[in-house]
Amino acid sequence: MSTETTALSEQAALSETEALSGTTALSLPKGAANTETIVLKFGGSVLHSQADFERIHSEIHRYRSQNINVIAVVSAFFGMTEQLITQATAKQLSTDSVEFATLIASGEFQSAAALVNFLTQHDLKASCQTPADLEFVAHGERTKATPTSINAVKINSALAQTPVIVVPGFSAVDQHGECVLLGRGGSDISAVCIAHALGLESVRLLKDVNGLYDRDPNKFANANRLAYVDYATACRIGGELIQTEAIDFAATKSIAIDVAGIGSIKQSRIGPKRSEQTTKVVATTDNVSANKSLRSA
Ligand SMILES: Nc1ncnc2c1ncn2[C@@H]1O[C@H](COP(=O)(O)OP(=O)(O)O)[C@@H](O)[C@H]1O
Ligand SMILES: N[C@@H](CC(=O)OP(=O)(O)O)C(=O)O
Repeated sequence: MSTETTALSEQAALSETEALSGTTALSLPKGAANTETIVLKFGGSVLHSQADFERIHSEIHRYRSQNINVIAVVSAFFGMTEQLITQATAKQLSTDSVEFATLIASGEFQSAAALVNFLTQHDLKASCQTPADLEFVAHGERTKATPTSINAVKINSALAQTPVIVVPGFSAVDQHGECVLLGRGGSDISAVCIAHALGLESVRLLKDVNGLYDRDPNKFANANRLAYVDYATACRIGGELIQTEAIDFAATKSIAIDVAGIGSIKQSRIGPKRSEQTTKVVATTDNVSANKSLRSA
């Protein structure tokens, strides 16, 4: 592991300089125009087939047209993880084996490769960066590992080559470089970890609903969308929408989670309101060395 690795348990403070920008139907979400890089996560709920790539392309293009680099974290196509679990069970793979994790994680690798192919064919320069490429390391249970570090320099070098990078979510590597899963819904935490490594104040999760509601809007017609929600409330009412480990991780790093539909101007923000955000996390050489000493202590 190189010295540029950001331990995910460290953070440093930086003055907030970002100003609010107006939002209209065709403009970017608030604040995005002031950002050099944005992390977007496309979940299985917006990945039903190749046809969905058109909308994803448009979403990414909105940012690229303003010269904003895009990191697109992708989940597997809808239902694919279930199919892979059925296959792994039929093969009698042990759930704590590397083979099991590798097979289940392959759904995200497939969608990432297919998306890069689509973007490249439609005039967006993009590359696929795997968790191993980014030295995204996690430890613990094979299917429910906890992220420990990620290499921000690798992410930035990849962005310097192609302004759009597509990262298969849901998996990381262990200390031996072998596949581990981050728990069901784990692409959410992949995205939050990348945003943290880059010192971003927020991450944007694109789903099939335009935000977090007080109850599931697909079950309750009178559900109300919540514009701003604190982390604890989000964990309580949004566990089916966002992985709770991802919310907890974002809370410890003060990273806001925006939940929105593709192309939608409606959204929910989990965490501090923009005006309340006075600090943000950054990956610096200083906190990298601090991490090293923390880990060896
Ligand atoms: N409180 C809630 N607010 C919004 N959506 C919710 C809520 N509770 C459950 N959901 C459900 O979460 C679904 C999206 O979550 P999920 O399928 O995990 O997204 P993705 O796979 O894209 O990450 C929605 O279709 C909605 O039915
Ligand atoms: N595909 C994995 C990881 C994930 O995050 O999926 P989604 O974004 O569709 O919840 C799962 O089903 O658990």
